[in-house]
Amino acid sequence: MPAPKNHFKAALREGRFQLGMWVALGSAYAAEIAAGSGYDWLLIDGEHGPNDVPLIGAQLGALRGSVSHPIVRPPMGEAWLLKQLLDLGAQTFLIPMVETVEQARALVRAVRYPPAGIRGVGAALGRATNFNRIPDYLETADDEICLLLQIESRAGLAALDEIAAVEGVDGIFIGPSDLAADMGYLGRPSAGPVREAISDAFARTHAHGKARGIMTLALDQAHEYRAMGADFMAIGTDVTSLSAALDGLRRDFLGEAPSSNKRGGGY
Ligand SMILES: O=C(O)C(=O)C[C@H](O)[C@@H](O)CO
Repeated sequence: MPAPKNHFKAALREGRFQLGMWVALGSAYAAEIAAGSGYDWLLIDGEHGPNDVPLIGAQLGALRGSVSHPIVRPPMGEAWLLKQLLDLGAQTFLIPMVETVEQARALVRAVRYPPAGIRGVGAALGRATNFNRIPDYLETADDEICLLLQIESRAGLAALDEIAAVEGVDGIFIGPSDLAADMGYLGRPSAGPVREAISDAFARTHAHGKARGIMTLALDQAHEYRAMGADFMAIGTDVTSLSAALDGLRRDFLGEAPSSNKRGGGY
């Protein structure tokens, strides 16, 4: 019996667009609610969401068997943390702030067993093997790991071709908010120069045969990114969707103007 098949990785390889959603509420319950919406993937955010290893594990469990493939984003791409997340059963990773080919090569090695990599052997203790119930996990695990690297700075853009060419990197995700900030357009990911940089990054990524990823909270921007060639894209987050819905209900019932929801203090 082999390691679980990574259907998200297979879809990217077959050129099938994958629609996703950010999950940052830090709740297995909320993740399970999101899974019911039918997104192809859900990003469990450990970089900007309050998601530690145990909580990520609970969310992986909540998503087991759903149509939504879990992608885990650690705070940073550290081998010791990836080892824990791999044994926890995560098979697809989105690694933030990648800027060099050396980082990319080290990340590939971190998610692979020897001799191709440095992943420690201990999955018998974790969800990854269904708690030591997958006898040939060690031989089959590497092929089902999907490694997505975030390029979200000018330095990352400069190294993109080297990074995308690394065997074992499955996709490049452009972080529009951080890229905009680094380019001098803080809070303005839709600024012209940022959109041009994203379009160029997508073209170069595709030229290397790698998947193009991105996320946005604006549907008009989502359609533009899709037209640019996005292969996997998130179109919102659980956090912003919840706050907007709760604010809107109160405002609409009371007939208040949108600005009235910006209530200061109290948190
Ligand atoms: O730079 C970006 O944009 C991202 O990496 C996505 C954000 O981190 C995500 O939290 C949405 O704001």
